[in-house]
Amino acid sequence: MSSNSIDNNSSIEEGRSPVLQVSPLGFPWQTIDPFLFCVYHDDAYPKANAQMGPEAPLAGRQIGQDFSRKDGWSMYHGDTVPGFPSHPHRGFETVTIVRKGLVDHSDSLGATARFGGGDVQWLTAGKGIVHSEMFPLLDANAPNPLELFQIWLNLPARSKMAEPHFTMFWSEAIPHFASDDAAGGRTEVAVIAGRFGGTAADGGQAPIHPLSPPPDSWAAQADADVAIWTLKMTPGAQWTLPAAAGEGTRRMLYFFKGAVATIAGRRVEGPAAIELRADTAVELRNGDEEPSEFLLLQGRPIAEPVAQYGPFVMNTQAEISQTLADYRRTQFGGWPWSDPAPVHGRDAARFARHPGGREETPRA
Ligand SMILES: O=C(Oc1cc(O)cc(O)c1C(=O)O)c1ccc(O)c(O)c1
Repeated sequence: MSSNSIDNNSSIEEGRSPVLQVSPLGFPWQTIDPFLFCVYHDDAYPKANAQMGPEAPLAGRQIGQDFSRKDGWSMYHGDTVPGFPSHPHRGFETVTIVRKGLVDHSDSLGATARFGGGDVQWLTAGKGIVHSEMFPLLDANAPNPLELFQIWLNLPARSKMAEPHFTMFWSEAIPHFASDDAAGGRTEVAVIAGRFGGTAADGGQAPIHPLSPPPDSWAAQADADVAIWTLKMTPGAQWTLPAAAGEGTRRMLYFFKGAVATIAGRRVEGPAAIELRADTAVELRNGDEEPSEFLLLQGRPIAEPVAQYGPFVMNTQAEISQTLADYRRTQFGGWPWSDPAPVHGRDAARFARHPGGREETPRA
């Protein structure tokens, strides 16, 4: 069968399939309101050098702007350590899910953090923040793989000028659940945001209570129906994605690892972005050959005009002009660090130092 074609042997009724659209994954990935942006970094960094960068020549890359994936990795805007040195944001939130490797964060609020291994940073830029996100390589004797999602979640007009807010969700505290099917297949779900379980529609699943999103987030409003889940399915596993709660909710399922899956009876080859009807439960069946992984982004659209200029997302062009003037004048509080691309040493321990100095480490 050709790539991502409809399986004519399936029992789905013409026009009634919950699969609304299947498209190839671009870079960045296409998103639906309330999400603005989603990028997946999957970098096979080599051994580390003494500066916590790649032990490899950087010739042939456009340093400062290297998205080449040459040899399976990019430097992005970093010149020694890969990553994104200091840059501003206004008007939305970043949600950074780090699956492999480490991110060293520093920001204009005075916060710093090192996170990875399933940790999530949820940062409300609100009225303005400057931050850096560097990817230090610590292992001088072995490859240093990095895998992360950076998701931009829009803020409604009333919250665009909210106070910035820094939140860490350590992987140990993120609710995970597993579902085993009758044939021994297993589906594991990490619930970064969005309730699940506790209703008749959830197939007997006990309620899962997610961690609280930042106070001004669209996700903090229960009727916004925001869900951010990652799913891992063993070969041949079957699982029913429950219907969303809200009317008007939209959802995109990103099939980012694995060869093939059947989604509501439709054969889909990965990688693909699959827009699903949110008011219907959807049967997922992984192919028999390989494990597969998915990211689900779901929410009720904010449904307001979007005016974007790079890292600034407002509702009107006049607000963008005001943002550029504000940033020129105030630098959103200024950069309190001596280096635009700070890294936090060779000790691999994860930590967060909040604005004001409160220290936090993951609880086992
Ligand atoms: O990779 C892109 O953006 C980013 C990814 C991150 O992990 C952190 C960031 O701060 C950014 C960013 O601010 O740009 C990216 C990729 C492709 C593209 O067209 C972009 O505009 C950004």
